[in-house]
Amino acid sequence: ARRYPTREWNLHSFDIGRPLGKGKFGRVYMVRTKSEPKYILALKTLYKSEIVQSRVEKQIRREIEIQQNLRHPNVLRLYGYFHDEKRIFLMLEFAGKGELYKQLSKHGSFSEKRSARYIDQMADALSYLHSKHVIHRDIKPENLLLGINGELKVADFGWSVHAPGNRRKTMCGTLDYLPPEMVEQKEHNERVDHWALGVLTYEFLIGNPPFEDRDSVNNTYRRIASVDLRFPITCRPTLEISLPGYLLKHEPQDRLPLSEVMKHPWIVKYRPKGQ
Ligand SMILES: Cn1ncc2ncnc(NCCc3cnc(NC(=O)Nc4cccc(C(F)(F)F)c4)s3)c21
Repeated sequence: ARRYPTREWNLHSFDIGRPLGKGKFGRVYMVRTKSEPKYILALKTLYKSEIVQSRVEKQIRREIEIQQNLRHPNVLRLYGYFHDEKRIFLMLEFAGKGELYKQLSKHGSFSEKRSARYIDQMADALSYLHSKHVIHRDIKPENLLLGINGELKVADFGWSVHAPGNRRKTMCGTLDYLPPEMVEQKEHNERVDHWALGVLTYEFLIGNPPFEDRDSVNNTYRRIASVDLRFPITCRPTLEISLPGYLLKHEPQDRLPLSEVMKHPWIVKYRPKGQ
């Protein structure tokens, strides 16, 4: 496609709005371009001093290089970046309806329809990422954003931690999403994202991740390694509950392929007409 001349961006190109979140290496602000057409963006600022100290330059370069080449409606866009003497700025797509985990905490769990639509979009985004040889590795509600029309946007807040507040109790919330092969420190492939999709489906429908044990980290490990999957008696063994069972398989190659997830009767049932 014709490449438009990339304009030289700098901090003066923007009016700075409210902070959207705080990372370990800086903040993310809602900003608007000063010149027409007025774009709203999320500007992620990273301090070079902090990056150098923590030797994460490679990780930042990787983030920029990977995300800049990704173009998918359910993957958060990185439009570009620039820097001044002290900071690096990433120009991220602004997700108009904010962080999905805040909705999940507010509602407790999601309806079948809402869960199925999110999982459909997640499977689509993941199969796109895998086609670009990108394994996400950190799928969890905290890494998901919502566009202005409620569409799901996969992001990777990576090392950045959320502004203190209604963050999940255990700082190692990520433990809940680890697959057996990572708990057992074996090598892993893109199938780790299939497992996480199963955990996400369960958490959307039930309100907590399947192997969670609030008291003991070791017990969560044990439950993951033994795939100790239980469904509350309250939920009917219907269609929607069957999907996690096909994704939460100990052996990576036994997990349902993403193309099959998108054909699963429960997903198809709730897909908006004409899609
Ligand atoms: C809170 N909040 N509310 C609205 C809103 N709109 C935008 N941003 C927000 N907060 C900033 C969130 C991020 C911080 N750092 C990121 N960085 C990243 O997403 N990097 C990335 C690298 C490689 C691959 C991938 C991907 F996509 F494939 F997963 C992603 S995203 C917003």
